[in-house]
Parts: sequence; C-alpha cells; structure tokens
Amino acid sequence: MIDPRVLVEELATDLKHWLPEQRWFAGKDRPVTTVRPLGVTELVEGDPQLLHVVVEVDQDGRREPYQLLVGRRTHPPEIASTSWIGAGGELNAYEASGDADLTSVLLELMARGGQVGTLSFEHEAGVELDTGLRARPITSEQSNTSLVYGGQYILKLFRKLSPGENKDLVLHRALQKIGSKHIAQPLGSITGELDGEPATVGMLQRFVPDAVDGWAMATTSVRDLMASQDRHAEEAGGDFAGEAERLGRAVAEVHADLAKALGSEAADAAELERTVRAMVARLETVAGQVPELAEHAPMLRAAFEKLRGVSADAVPMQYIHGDLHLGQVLRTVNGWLLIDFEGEPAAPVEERQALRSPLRDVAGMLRSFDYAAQQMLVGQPDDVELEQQAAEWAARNRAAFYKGYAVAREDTSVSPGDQDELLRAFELDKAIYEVAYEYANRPDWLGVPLASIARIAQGEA
Ligand SMILES: Nc1ncnc2c1ncn2[C@@H]1O[C@H](COP(=O)(O)OP(=O)(O)O)[C@@H](O)[C@H]1O
Ligand SMILES: O=P(O)(O)O[C@H]1O[C@H](CO)[C@@H](O[C@H]2O[C@H](CO)[C@@H](O)[C@H](O)[C@H]2O)[C@H](O)[C@H]1O
Repeated sequence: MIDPRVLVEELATDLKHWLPEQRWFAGKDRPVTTVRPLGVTELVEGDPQLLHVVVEVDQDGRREPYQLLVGRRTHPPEIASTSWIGAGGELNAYEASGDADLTSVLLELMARGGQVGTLSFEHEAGVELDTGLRARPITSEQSNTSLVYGGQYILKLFRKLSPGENKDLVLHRALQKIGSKHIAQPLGSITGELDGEPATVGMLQRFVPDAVDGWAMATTSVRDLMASQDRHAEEAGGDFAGEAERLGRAVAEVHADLAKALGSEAADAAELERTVRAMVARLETVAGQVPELAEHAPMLRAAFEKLRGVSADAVPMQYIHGDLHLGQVLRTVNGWLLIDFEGEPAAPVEERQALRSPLRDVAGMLRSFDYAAQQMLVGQPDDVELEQQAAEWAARNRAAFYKGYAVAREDTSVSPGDQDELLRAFELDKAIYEVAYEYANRPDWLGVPLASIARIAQGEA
C-alpha cells in the first residue's frame, strides 16, 4: 500500500486544477502555483480508504491551508463529477464528503472521543451521540462543507483553516452555556494541528430539520409582492415585516448574550482611527479592481472619515457574528436561529476574532434586505413599477428589523446621531466588501451592491 503522504504528493498536480473549481475554494482571484501536503491521517484503511488531508496551497507566495477528505477505491461510488481528483496510485481518488460509507466514521469517532494521528475527536460535555447514521452533504454549499447525519446532526468541515479554536465553535459554546435560544446546539468537534498548534477542523451541531433560511423566506415575500396586483408591501399576502422585526429582536438578544458571556469594552480613539483606515484601505483595494466603484470613492471616503467625529468611548465593542445576512439565519417553529459565526470568509483571522461594534451585524442585515429586493431586478429590463416595489419592500423590512433590534437593545449607549454615522459607514463598508465578493464569485450580481452605493451617493439612503 502506498504511503498516504507520497500519494498526496502524487495528487498535487491534479489538486492544482481541481481546487479552483470547488465552490468553497477561497483563492479564486489568482492561479494555484503549488499544492503540498501538510498532514495526512488515514481514518479508514484498505479499499475503500479514507484520508484526512491538510494541504498548503501556494498562490504566488500567498500560502493557505485547506482541509480535504480524500477517498480511494477500486470501484468508485456514484458521486458528482466535480468530486473527482485523479488517479492516486492504483486506486481512484476523489473528494469523499459525498461518500456516506466513509464519512460515518467521523461521527463514530466524535461519539467515542479520542485521537487518530494528529486529529482529536470529541463530543461536548454531557452529550451522547447516536451513531450508525449516514451522512449527505448539504446542497447549499458555501464557504465550507456540511454533512447532515440522518437528519439529526450537521457536521461542518471548515475548508480554509487557521491555527487556534475556530470562532464559530467558541461563540456557539459560549452562547450554549449562557442558554441562548437563538443557536443550534453545538454537540462535538474535530481538532487538527497547524503550525504545531491545535486548529478546529470540524464542528458538529444539532440539525434543525424544518428550518427555512431567511433568504428563502425574504425572497419569496418579494416575489409575492411583485407578482401580485397589490402595489404596496404592507398589502401583500407574503408581507415579511413581522418576521423582520422578530429577527431584529433575536439578533439583539444574541448580542446581549455574547456581551454577557464574553464581555465588552468601550472603543477608544485609536480603535476608531484603525477602523477608518481599514475601511479606506478596503475601498482603495476594491476600487482598484472594479472601476465602477472608483467614481463613488470621494463620497465613501467622506462617510468613513466622519467616524473620527464619533464619541469613541460610547461605542461598545464585543464579539459579534461578523458576516450576518439573511442566509445566516434560520426560521424554526420556535423562532429565529443564527448560524455560522465565523465572520467574513475573506477577512484575516485576527480581524474575524477581534471585538467589534455590534452595529456591524445590524448593517450586514440591513444590506441583506436591500439584496433580497434588488436581486429580483438582476437581468430584467428597466421597469419603474418593479423598482419602486423593490425599494419599498427593502425600506419596510429594514425599518421593521431595526425597530425590533432597537427595542430589544434599549441598553445601547451610543447616541442616535453617532449611531446613524456608524451604521451608514458600516453599511457602506459592507457594500464595498460585497462588490469584491460579487466580482470574484457572481459577476452577474455585481450591480446589486453597486446600485446601493450609487443610491446612497445620490442621498436616497
Ligand atoms: N443547525 C442547522 N440546522 C439546519 N440547517 C442548517 C444548520 N446549520 C446550517 N444549516 C444549513 O447549512 C447551510 C450552510 O451552513 P453555514 O454554517 O452557513 O456554512 P458555510 O460556513 O459553508 O457558509 C445553511 O445555509 C443552512 O441552510
Ligand atoms: O454565507 P457566507 O459566509 O459564505 O457569505 C458569503 O456569501 C454570501 C452569499 O452567499 C454573501 O452574501 C451576499 O449575498 C447574499 C445573497 O446571496 C445577501 O443576503 C448578503 O446580504 C450579501 O452580503 C456574503 O457577503 C459572503 O461573505
């Protein structure tokens, strides 16, 4: 039997072409130069074989570690063509997250607890896991890969890795401990090793079978409005404003719980200065890539620089979600849940783990209401009535969400004027992030954040 490390070295050329085609691969902005194995652990021996692999992907000097599950078999199972990696030794090699015969071992190891090579598997204290469940990967794959075990558990395998405990796991544990009603219970984890330090590679949570994500609900509501004869959002059958308000309350409760569990501190002038500089730096980088953004640069820079006038010691800083949008919230029979506390996938890990203003999450969700309405206009010929309906739907739901948040967060110490400046700057910063995200991932949607920025530039908010 070939040495697993030698095998992965042999697959390096195939991986170079295969990685950029994966939805979760974050480095689509430049070609892959080399791929080399950092760690290979054999989890299932023989034929079929399961290897847990961490590779370092070099892209013109930028080196980032990624996690893969590599399956090898003589007779490969039926899997999506995009899962094929290549011929590894005498067996076929493929990405094995879709191979239920192999992935059941991950749940068994977490249920039992213990170590295999450098990987350690554990369940949360007091949790007993059922085993023997088969897993299917979720189809709405995003930055990571998630497997649902028998409709009971969901295991997220983080793709791009960083040393240390993943923020998603840390915040879920803290919120669980404090009794938050707005998360899916964390049940277990898998830890690997990176640069000699422990690194979270997987998180197991309770799967909520009847949950509907906020994006699906919101876009259905917009579609209903546009298809109906009703001219106004409040008259349409699928009005979302009640849900938006309850969602605002849920986000406020999560913020209050995070502050209670993990603390908060006031910002200082140096912190605000760093924030302004980071926003201006992002603007400059993205405007360099996307010329349509450059024409709004003076307005955007002025909005960021205004933050220097905000009273810094009134801005509470704490752990936040960090990439909150309608696709990160699930509506269940018991109310709204927040998922995926990792932060913006493209941000450096230090930035994702820093204390930040909770108004960033509010801004993220406000942007998302705009997205839900505006994406309906993508690829459509100009239609003033539809545009008005989209604008009205967004305004109504943004206001409802903000009301729900503000009512539940009456403790906020930021003055209303400062709050407006902060929110405006955070919304614009998020929209710039979105321009970069759409440019790299969904060029057809680039117009969505650009149109919002243009509207704000014209003073329409
Ligand atoms: N506990 C859960 N119960 C039901 N579905 C979930 C749960 N957690 C996540 N999901 C589904 O999995 C999708 C991806 O989860 P997410 O944590 O956002 O992964 P990623 O980091 O890849 O974006 C979500 O959009 C949601 O549809
Ligand atoms: O879910 P992820 O953590 O992978 O977030 C990334 O992808 C999101 C898209 O899937 C992207 O969100 C943007 O598009 C959403 C609609 O698809 C919209 O609701 C969001 O408001 C908008 O930001 C997110 O920015 C990105 O980090």
